[in-house]
Amino acid sequence: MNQKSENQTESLTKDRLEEEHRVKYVHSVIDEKQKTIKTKTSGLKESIVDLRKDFWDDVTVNLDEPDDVIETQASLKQQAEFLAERERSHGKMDQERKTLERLKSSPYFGRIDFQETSEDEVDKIYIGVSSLMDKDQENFLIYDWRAPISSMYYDYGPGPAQYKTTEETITGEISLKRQFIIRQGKLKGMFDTGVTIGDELLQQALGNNASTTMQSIVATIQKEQNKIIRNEKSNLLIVQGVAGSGKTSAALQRIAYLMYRFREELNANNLHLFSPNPLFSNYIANVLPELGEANINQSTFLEFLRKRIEKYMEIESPFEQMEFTLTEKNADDYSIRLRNMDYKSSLRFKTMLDDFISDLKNDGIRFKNIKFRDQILISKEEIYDYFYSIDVNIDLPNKMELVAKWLLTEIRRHQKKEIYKDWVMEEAELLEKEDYQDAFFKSQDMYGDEDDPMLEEAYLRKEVIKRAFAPIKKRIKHLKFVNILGTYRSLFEIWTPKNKPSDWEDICQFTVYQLAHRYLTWEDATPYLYFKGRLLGDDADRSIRHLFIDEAQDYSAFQFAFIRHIFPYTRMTLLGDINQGIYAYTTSENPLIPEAIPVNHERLTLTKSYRSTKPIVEFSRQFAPGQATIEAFEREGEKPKLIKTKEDADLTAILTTEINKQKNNGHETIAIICKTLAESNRMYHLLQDKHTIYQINEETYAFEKGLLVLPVYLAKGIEFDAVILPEASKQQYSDESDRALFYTACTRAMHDLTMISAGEPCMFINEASKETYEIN
Ligand SMILES: Nc1ncnc2c1ncn2[C@@H]1O[C@H](COP(=O)(O)OP(=O)(O)OP(=O)(O)O)[C@@H](O)[C@H]1O
Repeated sequence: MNQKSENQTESLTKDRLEEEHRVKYVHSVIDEKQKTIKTKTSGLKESIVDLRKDFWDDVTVNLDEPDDVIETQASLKQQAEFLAERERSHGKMDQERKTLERLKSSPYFGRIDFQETSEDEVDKIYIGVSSLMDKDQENFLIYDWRAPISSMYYDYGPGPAQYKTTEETITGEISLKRQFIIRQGKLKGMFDTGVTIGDELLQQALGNNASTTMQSIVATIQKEQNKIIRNEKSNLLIVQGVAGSGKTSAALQRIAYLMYRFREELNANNLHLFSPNPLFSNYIANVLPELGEANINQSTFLEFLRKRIEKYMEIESPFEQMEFTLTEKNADDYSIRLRNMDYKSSLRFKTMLDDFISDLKNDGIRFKNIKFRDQILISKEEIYDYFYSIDVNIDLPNKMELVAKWLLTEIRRHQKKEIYKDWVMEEAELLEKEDYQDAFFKSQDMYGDEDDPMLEEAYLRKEVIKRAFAPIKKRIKHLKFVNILGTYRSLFEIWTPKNKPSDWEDICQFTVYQLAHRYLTWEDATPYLYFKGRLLGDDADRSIRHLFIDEAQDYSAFQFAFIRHIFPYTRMTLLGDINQGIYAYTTSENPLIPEAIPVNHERLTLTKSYRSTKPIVEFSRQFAPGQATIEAFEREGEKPKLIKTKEDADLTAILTTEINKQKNNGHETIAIICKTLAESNRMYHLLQDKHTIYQINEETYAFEKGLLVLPVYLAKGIEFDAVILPEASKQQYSDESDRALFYTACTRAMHDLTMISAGEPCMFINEASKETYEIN
């Protein structure tokens, strides 16, 4: 060893010892803080329990005189506030306790040495999932990764650097950037790195087995991901990122960042995430708690629609729609259905719907009779006449409210007429004993002490009428007298549009048939809800301050316009990949396509794929549908494998050999990804007797490690150690329209991809250079 390398080794060892020493020191501070908190919380807890128990002992209750009542109220208020304050402190300490617990095992992951331009001293900034002060609460031992100063860790390497605080930009120089692996309070490794966060840590993170729940990436956030996470100024941020580039990860760290940055104004209830399927919701559920934040509300768009559309309507799921497109090519209504999908997903249909709604101001809304005991009390014609007698300039929802008001007055008139009818006393006899007693007391309250049966009867009659009419009043208040379905249907039955597509008559016939069966196809569900909202008033959720839409390429232009309409004041982050647009309606109007969105927005792109090994990325990018650049992260692995078999080969045996091979390679999550549910069912039946295999369908909420079988559209957003495509043949993936599906399926694999083709492989494999995969 020469003198120079000897010196280097010596300084590395010295550094390492210093860092080990510091880890120990921080650990001891955490220990001490934990002890203090334990003592404080147990005392506090006891005092809360005592306070609750003795709550009334310390309150002076005296209700004799008005002054005493006021005094009692004040005393009660004071005592309640005292208790609430204690409970708040307890909550805060509990939060601190949890933070310390999280820090204890891995207190920080990074360090930068930064010297501000105007200062002489170099600050050593250690970065972790939460901040930690020293014993005297004077200096930061650890900075939260979301603190302004920490941003330099993600954005710069050694050299000039700067960061923004709320008031100013601080400039200076980074002289060192270091990463740590600390586990169970012990320093396991450290690396000094350049601009990008070192490959060593990323290699480690990505080389592990796939997890059944997503992990946080705070220790290895990349510069371009950091731009998404810390973006504060855009009202509409659109992220186009290739498969596996960390869109979902960036979205989740962004949520954690916003909750930290705007902690005074934002809480978990102000944020909402639309996720692609129930399995995905569960897959990501760990990330925010791991970062010390509460989980935000999540739903699929289907769940969102189902909550708002009448229960008697059946709504097709996007997966059922997909299954139809993929498997029913021979159905009589197949081509009409595709045209229906195409048109109803477009903004042209929204314009048509707006024209229709505009015409409804003068004529055409359908109403329902208001019936009582099989008699029509107020006919739909009367409601219609009243509605159209109101000033045409008042907008539709306000007019509906006026009609409701009028109807309630009419109902009160009918109540007065009904009250003397014989059926009322017949019903009264069926009342419960308590109702009678109630009637007795209430009639005395109302009419004095006399024990008068006439008064009692009057009371009972009133009660019966009140109860009998209650459901009708409730329906009126909820505007149920409007025949939404009928009016929507009339658009396709009798209305004549100004501009219509060439196949309008077929679309109308198809739609009327579905609506007559109270069935909303997926492409009709959003237009229907939009229509309902325009007629009755939208059920807009103004409490949502920030909306995240993952897999945004799967939203139609109409659906996206609707989301903008229902969340008019909400900031949005859309994340998606046009290459994975697997729905037939992913058109040129898709919100992810730059020309499609006329409104102000900011667009960021991610081009590097982190999920899959380099060979898998290099293979799959050759047949990716779009033109986007796809770069591979340098992680080695086996080339994808194509197993070519005869058409009558024993698929069960071939699959079994492959599955066993993958297991022997140490892969824990092996997914057999199929094009359709039908194929997935077939594979399940082939394998269920030979393997422990889990079949995933659209209602699956969670999955375990092991062997899984699922259609590709349910694998969206998720990843597996090894992926096997059991039918990668020309017969199965036969059309250009299957390209995105095939690409999505291949890009779910982290370490290993195997394709089995009985006969000729599909054209996408043939497009790839033979160098990039192996043929068996
Ligand atoms: N900076 C990073 N550090 C460590 N791991 C990362 C990083 N970025 C992404 N990953 C990992 O890469 C994988 C893919 O990330 P993610 O699912 O967020 O990508 P995506 O763009 O949403 O993918 P897709 O569109 O294909 O569903 C995950 O395992 C994630 O943890």
